[in-house]
Formats: sequence, structure tokens, C-alpha cells
Amino acid sequence: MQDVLAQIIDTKRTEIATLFATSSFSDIDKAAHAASPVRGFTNALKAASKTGYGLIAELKKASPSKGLIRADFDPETLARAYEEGGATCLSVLTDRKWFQGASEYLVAARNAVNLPVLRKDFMIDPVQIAESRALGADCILLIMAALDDEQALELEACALDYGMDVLIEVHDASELDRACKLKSPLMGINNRNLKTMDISLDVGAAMLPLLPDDHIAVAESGLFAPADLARMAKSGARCFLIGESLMRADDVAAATAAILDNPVAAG
Ligand SMILES: O=C(O)c1ccccc1NCC(=O)[C@H](O)[C@H](O)COP(=O)(O)O
Repeated sequence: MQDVLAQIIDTKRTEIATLFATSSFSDIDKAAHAASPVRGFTNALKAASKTGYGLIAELKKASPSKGLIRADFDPETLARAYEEGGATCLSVLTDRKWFQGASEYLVAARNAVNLPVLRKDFMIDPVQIAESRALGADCILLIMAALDDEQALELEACALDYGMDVLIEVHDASELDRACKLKSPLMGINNRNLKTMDISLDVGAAMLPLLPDDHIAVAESGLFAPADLARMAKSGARCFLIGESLMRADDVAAATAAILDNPVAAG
């Protein structure tokens, strides 16, 4: 039995074959060059973390580990609530099979706000990078556990050529070593093991201090309360990626403000 990440990557191979059956790379590349200008994702996080926390708030309808997370999932409403609550950037899951996401959600969410947007999907081929820019994405995710060094370099170069930022994601020290050979300074430490789906904040606590000083650390997954952010902050993170805990809130704007521990925005 394959691990979860390997199964998701198999899905991506099938999706890419389907995409190439109907479109050429050059069609998608043209659309990427015609897309609306990028909003600076890394710069927004850098600016936010100078005075407080930077938050990447995730639109996540469902997940392999939790099933359906939010039934009344409306990307425009949720994006506006995140912006109102003080999020710095958005992350939108576009994978259909495993997360009940959609490319359309990214377009709708980005059009509803002024925040930079990460396309949260599983990138293994340059055509997905071009497609992400064509959809309007400002940043893409590269998961080191899903890529070899050559693939990571190629995909990062492709994203940077389109002017997008890249969030590199690691879960252990050997992935971090490999990630440090890339150019992007934005480094996510995922508390979730994507192969087993186990979550432990001990991962962030141990890994965050290992990041070189010229990198911007993003603590990802399993963050449910201000105390969780405080624990990651103690280990060096000023930026956070949060999905499930905010998606489950009745009042998403208030929950966003509250997890940032920002009483003004929380009203
Ligand atoms: O969320 C999952 O179950 C999952 C399973 C397999 C691969 C990736 C997965 N999630 C991606 C993420 O890491 C999270 O969406 C993101 O960091 C937010 O995490 P959370 O706040 O715990 O929803």
C-alpha cells in the first residue's frame, strides 16, 4: 500500500496527462504571461512579520486526514473573512480528488480580496507552474518530500521566471539540507508528515532553529490556538500557515483575528 503523498502524486500524473491531451504547454504559457500582475507573497509576509505575525490563511474544504472540514464552503466569503480578520496571504487548495478543492476557488478567492495567493497543490511538472500563474497564483508550493533535487530546481526556476514566489516545504533535516540549495528564502516547516499524516508540533520546535538566518520560516499545520503560535514563535517562526482550525470556525474573521491574538481586529 502506497503512502498518502505517493497516492496524491499518482493522481497528479494522471491529471497532467489529461491536461496535455487538451492543451499544449505553449497555450498555457501564453495564458500565464497574460495573467494579472503578481502580488508579492514573500514581501507581504516579510512586512507583516516586522510588526507582528504573518499569517497564510488556508481555504481548505476537506482533507485526506479529516474528510469534509467545511460544508458551506464559499471561496469569496471565506477570502473576505480572512482579509477582514487580518490574514497576510491566502492559500487555496486546488486539488479536487483529495481535498475537494478547485482551480475556480483560487480565481474566486483572489478576485474577492487584495491579498497575495498561494496555489496549494502538488507540483511535479512545469506545466502546473504555468497553469498556476495562468489562474492568477502569486506563489506556488514545492514539497521536498515529493521531489528530487533536479525536479525542485527546475520547478523553482520556472516559477521564478513567471515572477512568482515559492514556498518550499520540508519536514525533516535532510529535506531542509536539500531545500537550502534552492533560491527561495521562504521555508515552510510542516508539522504534518505527509506520508503518514501524523501531526506533532515537536517537529516545528526542533526544526525551526535549524533554518539559516536569511530564510523566512513558516510554521505549518496543526495550529489551533494562540499558544500553538507562541510555541512556534519561541523556536523562531513569525509566519504561520493555518487551515483546519480557521475553516471550522463559525465566524472566520473573528477566529482569524483571535488566533493572531489581535484584540483590535477581533472587535
Ligand atoms: O491536511 C492533510 O490531511 C494533508 C494530507 C496529505 C498531504 C497534505 C495535507 N495537507 C496539507 C497541509 O500541510 C495543510 O493543508 C496546511 O499546512 C494547513 O494545515 P492545518 O492547519 O492542519 O489544516
